[in-house]
Amino acid sequence: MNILDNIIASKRIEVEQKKELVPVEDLKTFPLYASMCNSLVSNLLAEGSTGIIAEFKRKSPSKGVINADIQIGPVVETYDAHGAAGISILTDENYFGGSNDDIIYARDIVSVPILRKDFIIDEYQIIEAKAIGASVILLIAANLTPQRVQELALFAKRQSLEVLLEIHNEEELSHICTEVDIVGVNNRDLKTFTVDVNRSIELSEKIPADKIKISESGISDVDTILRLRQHGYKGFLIGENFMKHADPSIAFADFVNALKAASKVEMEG
Ligand SMILES: O=P(O)(O)OC[C@@H](O)[C@@H](O)c1c[nH]c2ccccc12
Repeated sequence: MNILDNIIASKRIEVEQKKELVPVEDLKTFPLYASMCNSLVSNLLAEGSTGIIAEFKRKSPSKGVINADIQIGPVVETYDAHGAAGISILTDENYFGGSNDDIIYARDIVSVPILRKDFIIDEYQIIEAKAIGASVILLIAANLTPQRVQELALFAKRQSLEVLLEIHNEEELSHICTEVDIVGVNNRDLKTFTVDVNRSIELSEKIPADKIKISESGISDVDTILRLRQHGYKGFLIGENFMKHADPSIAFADFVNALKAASKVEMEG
């Protein structure tokens, strides 16, 4: 078994337990369930968008502890204030040190759309995503059949959530369906943890042109973003590069300033 299989196996148990603990009908009474979702798609397409989807995570299976005791508030506030197109928040507790409360807390203090980063295998988790204030959900092709991707994506769209489908190789292109708004190429292989940004470049032209493309993982410099933009990428999901700093807020603000300067030079040049 690889790590992804382990995560999914424990996720199945977790979801069944949660259904008992907080029945889906209860989730629908959460105040945020009825609130409006905001659109990551339009933020990514907006003129002059940084395209950065800044991630909040305390640890990960590939890196271990990144920033264990960090408070979410100041970090997401800076992400929001300094031009993130969206904020990705890990809600998986066992492997990433996150929780639903992180999104509930963040939703109250930021205005950009929040991506619920978790391993979604069940409709229950989609209702839950909406109930805690997320606007976008992630579906990972590596652990879902194409049919299941379509069912879950359709279900999410009916909840007015946006859908990000993550792929990592050519075979997974067959998971892309109408209901998916954004296709993300994960540069990290979730089974081996190898990272290669060229994955995004190799797959870029094979992704249907009507999908918004984002590149995920292992991005740590502005030049990579400029290069990915040339291949049609509108979004860049970046976590560790910010979270590894004692103060991710400073790292994020510096990065955005450097990106804006480089983008300007490029346009003028
Ligand atoms: O920290 P990084 O290398 O910048 O990567 C961020 C994000 O892409 C990564 O956390 C991620 C991409 N897909 C996932 C699926 C599940 C959990 C985590 C992820």
